[in-house]
Amino acid sequence: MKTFQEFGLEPAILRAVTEMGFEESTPIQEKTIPLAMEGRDLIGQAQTGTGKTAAFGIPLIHKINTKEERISALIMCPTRELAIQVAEEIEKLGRFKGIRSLPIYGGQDIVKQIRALKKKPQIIIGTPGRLLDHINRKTIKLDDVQTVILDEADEMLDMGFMDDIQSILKLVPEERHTMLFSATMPSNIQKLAQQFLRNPEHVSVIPKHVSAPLIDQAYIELHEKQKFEALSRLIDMEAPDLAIIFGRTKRRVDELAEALQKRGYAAEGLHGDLSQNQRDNVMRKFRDGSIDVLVATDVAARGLDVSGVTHVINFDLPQDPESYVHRIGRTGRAGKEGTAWTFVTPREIDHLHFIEKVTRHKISKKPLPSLAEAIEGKQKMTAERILDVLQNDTQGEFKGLAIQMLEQYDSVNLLAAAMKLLTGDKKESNIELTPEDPIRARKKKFDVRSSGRRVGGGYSSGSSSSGSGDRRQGGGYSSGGSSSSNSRYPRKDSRDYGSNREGGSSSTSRNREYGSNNSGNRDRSRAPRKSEDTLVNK
Ligand SMILES: Nc1ncnc2c1ncn2[C@@H]1O[C@H](COP(=O)(O)OP(=O)(O)OP(=O)(O)O)[C@@H](O)[C@H]1O
Ligand SMILES: [Mg+2]
Repeated sequence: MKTFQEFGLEPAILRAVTEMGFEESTPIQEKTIPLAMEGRDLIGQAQTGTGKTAAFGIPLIHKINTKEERISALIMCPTRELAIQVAEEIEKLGRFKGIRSLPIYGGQDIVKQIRALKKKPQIIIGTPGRLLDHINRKTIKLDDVQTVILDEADEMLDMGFMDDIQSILKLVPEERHTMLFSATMPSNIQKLAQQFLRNPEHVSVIPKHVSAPLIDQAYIELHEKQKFEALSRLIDMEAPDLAIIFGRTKRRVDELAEALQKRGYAAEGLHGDLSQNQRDNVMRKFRDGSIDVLVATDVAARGLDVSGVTHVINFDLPQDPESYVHRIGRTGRAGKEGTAWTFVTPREIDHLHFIEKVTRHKISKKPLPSLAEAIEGKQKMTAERILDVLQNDTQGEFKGLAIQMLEQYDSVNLLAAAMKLLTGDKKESNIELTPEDPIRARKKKFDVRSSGRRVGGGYSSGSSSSGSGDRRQGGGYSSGGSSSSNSRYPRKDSRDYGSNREGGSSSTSRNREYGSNNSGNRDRSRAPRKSEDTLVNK
């Protein structure tokens, strides 16, 4: 891999990269940074957690003129949390160069944002709805924007942001540099690319030999009613550092977070019906470790990068393969290992096989964790905690009493008693969750192999490709070049991107984040996914 020095970057950026602890570039960075520095439009696809943010962030910051007092770059993200996170990474990368950047997202006080905009940021990182709001209020002007980046472009399309993105891009000068990034690139991304990119380079970086995949994937077949017990046993058995548990609906997330708290776990929920303040709080607590279990809807599936997430648990099977890939990709990031568990009810097994087929990855079946395994896991945790204290030599003040007690009691019994106390009794509260319907299996059988050409995609072993401006498919889980393959899989009808009316007063700011029905239940109001047979490359 190339070191960052080899790209010919400014010293200020090299310093930032070093301070961030990056030693060498990741494959997607190695391929895209030089192209982006040349100003080539590109579609960048690489696995989750492989540094796509810096892949566009570094060349972007290299290019920005710090004397500029108008907005010269725009980064669009599908969710608020992601906008905040990308803005933080941009801020870190640009701080020695003196770049001014600003996140703009719904749910935040617009007056505050207007005030911050007066400081003349050069880079805006935002969600489409709130961006449009500012544009309509004329508090954001795009006349000088030279670079546009769409992070998680496929997701933004899927969420129905196409019209908003179109309206925004119409206001950006045509002579611009546009880049599009995601871990998955369904074929409908072609339409967006054709419309908005100029002769783009497709860069798809998929490892040739996944000898030791970073994410260990397993599933457990069980009935809906068994899920909660299985979850708490799994957490006890695996003792995650940090875990993200995905539930299908907001109601599910609320109930699950509450149930876990009742059982004594430090868990909190994240979904789009929470206020922005609550969302920010939950994320902060999870990032600083004051909670170790985050229960979330798909609002947390894309892009979020929290170091120390060792486990992802799909309490409910995700609706489609892309969602599966992004959800489990919250672990196993930046070269670290992770584990992903998925609960599947008997009626959903076909859907799981479908996910396996599209992702070309066999998910191994594991038995329900037994009570004995759960207890053993908890005991091991306790032992580790004791050894931690021992290693750090912080038990000194207890030594006197320990000697006294050892004179009177058996050492094994004493330690066992201390361990029992530390482990705590399981709070046996009766938990009843409202059952969720199983994910409906697809009407049509779908086979990636028979549905046409598939280039550089997904987790296939094999092709790593960098196109040269041709219009070939960007890989991923695209349904390939066959026009007979419509409706790949069931539409995501119950997803949640957070509350909405991104901006408030603007008429163009519609209810786009699919979560503001306040019922706490699923929201089926999404526009149908477009038939893809018209979108594949010809
Ligand atoms: N060259 C590098 N060396 C070490 N760490 C890196 C490097 N580049 C990025 N990282 C770190 O890797 C982590 C994952 O990066 P990032 O969030 O950009 O991944 P991503 O490819 O966008 O993933 P996703 O598809 O989930 O959005 C971040 O913590 C980032 O700071
Ligand atoms: Mg990302």
